[in-house]
Amino acid sequence: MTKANSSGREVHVAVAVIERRGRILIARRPDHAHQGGLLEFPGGKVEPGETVQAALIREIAEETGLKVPEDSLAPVIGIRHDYGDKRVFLDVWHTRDAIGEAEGREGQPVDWLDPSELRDDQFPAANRPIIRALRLPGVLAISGPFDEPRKGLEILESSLAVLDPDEPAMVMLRAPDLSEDAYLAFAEQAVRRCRELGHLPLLHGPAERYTRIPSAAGIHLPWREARTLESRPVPVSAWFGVSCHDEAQLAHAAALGADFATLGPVLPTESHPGQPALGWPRFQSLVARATLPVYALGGLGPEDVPRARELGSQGVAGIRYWWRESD
Ligand SMILES: Nc1nc2c([nH]c(=O)n2[C@@H]2O[C@H](COP(=O)(O)OP(=O)(O)OP(=O)(O)O)[C@@H](O)[C@H]2O)c(=O)[nH]1
Repeated sequence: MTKANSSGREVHVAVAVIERRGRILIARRPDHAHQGGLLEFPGGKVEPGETVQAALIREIAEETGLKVPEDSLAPVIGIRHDYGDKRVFLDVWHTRDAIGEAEGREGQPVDWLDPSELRDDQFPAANRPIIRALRLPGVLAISGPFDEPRKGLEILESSLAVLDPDEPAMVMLRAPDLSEDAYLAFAEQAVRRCRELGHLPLLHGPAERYTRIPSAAGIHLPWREARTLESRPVPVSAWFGVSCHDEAQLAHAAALGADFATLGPVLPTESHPGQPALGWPRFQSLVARATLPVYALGGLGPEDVPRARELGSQGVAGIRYWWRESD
């Protein structure tokens, strides 16, 4: 017998992130609707026998008058959520190629907003990972090996020059070979340097490190740190990521309220020799079941972002493509 559920059958909802010149189309749900009065991304229920793409094209036309070419739709994330009175599966897709002028065809106000203007408490609770996914960059740059703070800062300087100065990047300051004091000395300076260049520095290691350097943009926990936690260890104003390697770890990260996870290694890597690689098909099936944005990790660089995105992930995280000493 299947487990009884108070709120009945899960409703499959097609949700559209429609982007134009960096802004996202947002509507306001009618007061009388489920989660009424809150903001939403255009979308609605997938009808029986309908594909999710067909539902998106139909709902977007009905609600906004925009026409969406089917081949412009790319998956963003799938989110299962139980509101108590209703269980939903939000199947979220993205397009940059909607045609026409948007209008609220059902009388609802619509507006184009910058991702930085989207606030969790203005949307239904299930939307939180979508908002995270829109704000997170496609590439997560991770520091490679070094054995003392001065050397790390020197390599950081030449490596930051590899990053696009016009695109704020998330920079993970990972240095497992340093003592605690040496890590804090390195990270304090590295955070300042990343901030000066407009990038987002993430600490790596136990969550307490964030309380030592709160000027960082957040913290990324290795799995061995995350596994013993029962709740989110840093405020929601900080980015919080977790390193995951399988489905159970992704579920734990989501339950902790992590903003994103890394998942890998997708391909064999030099930094983790001997660790079995997941391969793209397994990666894709794990991402399909994850309810938080996931970066592909292991042997990848920015050239792999389109492929990773096509498979439903946030993008790629990597060391080798950017971490290098000056010649
Ligand atoms: N369209 C849309 N629905 C969302 C979002 N977030 C979210 O939790 N939902 C939930 O997903 C479900 C979608 O329902 P809907 O009301 O838009 O769908 P619909 O137009 O086909 O249905 P209706 O016939 O009940 O009006 C609702 O329970 C709604 O609360 C979102 O961003 N966009």
